[in-house]
Amino acid sequence: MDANRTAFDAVRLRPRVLVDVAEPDPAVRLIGSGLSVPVGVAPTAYHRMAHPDGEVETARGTGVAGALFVVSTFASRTLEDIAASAAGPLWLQLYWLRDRAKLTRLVRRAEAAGFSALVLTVDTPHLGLRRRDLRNGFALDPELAPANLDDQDANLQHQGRDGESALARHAAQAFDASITWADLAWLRGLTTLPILLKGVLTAEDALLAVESEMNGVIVSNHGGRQLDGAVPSLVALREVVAAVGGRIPVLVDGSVRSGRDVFVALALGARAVLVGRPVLWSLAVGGGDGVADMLRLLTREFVQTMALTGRPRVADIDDSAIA
Ligand SMILES: Cc1cc2nc3c(=O)[nH]c(=O)nc-3n(C[C@H](O)[C@H](O)[C@H](O)COP(=O)(O)O)c2cc1C
Ligand SMILES: O=C(O)C(=O)c1ccccc1
Repeated sequence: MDANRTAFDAVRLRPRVLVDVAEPDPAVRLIGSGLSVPVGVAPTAYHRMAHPDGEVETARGTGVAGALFVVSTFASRTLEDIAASAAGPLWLQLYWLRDRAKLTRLVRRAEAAGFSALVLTVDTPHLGLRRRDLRNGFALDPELAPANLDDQDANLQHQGRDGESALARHAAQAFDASITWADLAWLRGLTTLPILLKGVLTAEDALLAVESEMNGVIVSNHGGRQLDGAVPSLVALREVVAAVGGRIPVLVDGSVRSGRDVFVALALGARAVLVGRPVLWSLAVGGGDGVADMLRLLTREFVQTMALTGRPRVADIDDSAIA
C-alpha cells in the first residue's frame, strides 16, 4: 500500500506553457459510456459499514459527479436498488464463485438491471493474509450481509473469535481457487457484456487477457491487501500498457488520491483510474453528497493539472508530460 503511494509521489511533471488552456475538457468515453472525468469508484465490499443506505448512496453521489461505479460482488444492497439510484454507468465486479449457477444468476441480474460491463477480480483466489483482521477477529455486524449472494451459509457474523477473519473464511468457502485462463472461455460465452480483468500486474498476463478476448484490464495490487510486497500498480502500469499496445483499455487503481494522480496515471497510459478507500471515507462522512464532493474535488484538481501542464484535452496527456 505504501509503495503504491510512493510511486505516485515519485513522478514529476513537465509543464508546457503558452498553450490555450482557457477551457480544459476532462470528459472521456470508456467502454461505451460517457464520463465527466476518467474516474471510477473501485469495487469495495459492504458499503453499509460506512453508511446505513450503503451502495444506493454511493450510486447517487457517483452519478451526480458523472463518474463510473464498479459494484462489488459483496455489495450490501441489491443490484436492482443500486441501479434505481444510479445516474451514471454501473459495472459489476465478480469473484469466481465455486457455484457457477450462482455466478450465472449474478450476471443475468446485472444484465437485466442495465449494468454495462463485468470486472472479474483475478488477484484473490484466496484472501490475502490480513493480520489485523485476524487479530481483531473481523466479523460483520448482524444487520449486514452480502445482498446479492443469497448465502444462508455465509456465517459472516460469527462472533469475533481471535485469530480468525470471517471474510477470509467466507472467501475460502465461496471462491473457486482452481480457475485458470482456460476457464475464461466459459465466462466469455455466458454473456455479451464487456469483461475486464482486475488485478493484472505483468505484461505476460496482460497479453493472455488480450488473447482471452477480454475487453480491458485493471492494473491493481488490490490496494496492497493481497500479496504483500507486490509491485506497485503505477510501476506495473508501464509494462502492461506496452504489452497491450492499445488493443484494449488499461485502467489502474491503488492510492489515487488527487486529480494530479489521475493525470499521472493517464500520462503513463491508463484510460481511467479507480478510487477505493476515499469513497468509503467520504461516504461515511457525507453519504452520497460526500462521495459527489470527493469526486468533484478530484475533477477540479485534474482540470487544474491539465491547465498548468498545458494539456487541455485528455488526448494531449501522454508520457511527454512526465520527466
Ligand atoms: C475495504 C475494501 C474492500 C474491498 N473489496 C473489494 C471487493 O469486494 N472486490 C474487489 O475486486 N476489490 C476490493 N477491494 C480493492 C479495491 O477495489 C481497490 O483495488 C483498492 O482499494 C485500491 O484502491 P485504493 O488505494 O484507492 O483503496 C477492496 C478494498 C478495500 C479497501
Ligand atoms: O476485502 C477485500 O479486499 C475484498 O476484496 C473482499 C473479499 C471478500 C469479501 C469481502 C471483501
